[in-house]
Amino acid sequence: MPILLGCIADDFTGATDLASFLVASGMRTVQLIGVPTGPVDLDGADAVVIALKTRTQKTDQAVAESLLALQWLQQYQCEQYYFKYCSTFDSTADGNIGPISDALLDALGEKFTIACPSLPINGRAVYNGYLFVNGVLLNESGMQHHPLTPMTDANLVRVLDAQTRHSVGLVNHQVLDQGVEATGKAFGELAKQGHHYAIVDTLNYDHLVTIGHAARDLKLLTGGSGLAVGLADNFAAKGLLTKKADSGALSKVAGGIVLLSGSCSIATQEQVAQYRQDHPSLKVEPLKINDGSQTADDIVAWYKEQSVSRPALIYATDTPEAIKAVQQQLGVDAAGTLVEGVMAEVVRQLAQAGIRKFIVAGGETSGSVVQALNISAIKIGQSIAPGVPLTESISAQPQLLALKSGNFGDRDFFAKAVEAML
Ligand SMILES: Nc1ncnc2c1ncn2[C@@H]1O[C@H](COP(=O)(O)OP(=O)(O)OP(=O)(O)O)[C@@H](O)[C@H]1O
Ligand SMILES: O=C(O)[C@@H](O)C(=O)CO
Repeated sequence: MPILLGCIADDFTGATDLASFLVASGMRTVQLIGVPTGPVDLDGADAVVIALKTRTQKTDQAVAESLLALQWLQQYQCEQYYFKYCSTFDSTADGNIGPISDALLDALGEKFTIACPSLPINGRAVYNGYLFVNGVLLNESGMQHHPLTPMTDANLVRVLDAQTRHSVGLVNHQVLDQGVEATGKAFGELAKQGHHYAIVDTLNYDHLVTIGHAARDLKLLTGGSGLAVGLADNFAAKGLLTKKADSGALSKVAGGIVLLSGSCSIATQEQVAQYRQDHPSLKVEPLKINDGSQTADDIVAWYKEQSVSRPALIYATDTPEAIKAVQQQLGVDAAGTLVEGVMAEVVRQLAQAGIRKFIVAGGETSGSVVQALNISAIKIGQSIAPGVPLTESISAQPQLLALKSGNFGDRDFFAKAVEAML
């Protein structure tokens, strides 16, 4: 059975973000955790999103895993393929957006694609190639302090150009305002000039729809989740898709809820501060974890003492200064791995104790948690905030999950996520 859209996401919250937009656009969507190694029931899906954890991996490994995901998707002869990365273009010093995109283009025998991270509903817009987050240049938005992927340049033509073997052009907002035909023509002209990539300006929702429609004949698309909004129309216009109004309700799951935050993004810092005001919370201290004076067992024991009626928060979230101090002592990668490792161990133990509802902030953190839970596929439910759906593991004993990208959601996100799980 062919799949219309085969997607590869470079982190787990990014994957649910994309899946949520696809479902909202009328496509039945299944999200897979990693590349399946056995048979999978795709249940008549129009779109499949494979969630990888390649954003911060070593580049060679990230490219190899992305190609493996592509090969797996190709058995379903997808009409289009989609590489989903962060709306803030999060990359390490080595990439990985450029190298993965280059490899996917080569594997598909294609010479041109677009790069469109914008997500206006969450404040991400691209103007003359510069990425703004809530009206502020990317490199002044707080993303310059990201623990793993600090973004110090807002000019995406320059950023992508430094990561790819190929050249990068720009389609600006004036072209977008002229509509689908002019935008498609601009893609064709850049391709003719030998550019393999076009950064595409996007100031609003209508621009996203225009880009999606103009990209109907590109085999590979790359971008954030916003790029998804116009694609269902293309498949419907070709007679390949009947749009679905609703993805169906998720299971009711009884029992306690745990909230875990490993995100240090500005939005998460505010959400943690707000939730802590009237809920029990415990801070994970990387240096104490490192010297053994705080352990996963201690954290689990503390959680078990809390009242189920006020779901407890376990957080490593900290200020840029505190993170820098930890990273100086432990090393950047080691600090991240240490925190993710303890979160994963806590989740493993809580799952064994019968907890089946998890609210997690942070893409890398969500990756560790979902892997610890051995989840292989998830179903997408109602949206808690734009790009953050309630989800359910597809398993004999379903678990409810809310995986929040670092900078998504309002200040009261955690309370809303708890509410959605009751
Ligand atoms: N106090 C801390 N000190 C050092 N590293 C930390 C600390 N707290 C969290 N980290 C690490 O910082 C990283 C945060 O990345 P994560 O992807 O989870 O959040 P995010 O980047 O805000 O979310 P997203 O990728 O969805 O935008 C993780 O590797 C986490 O383990
Ligand atoms: O695009 C985004 O901002 C998110 O889906 C994400 O990838 C954050 O990790």
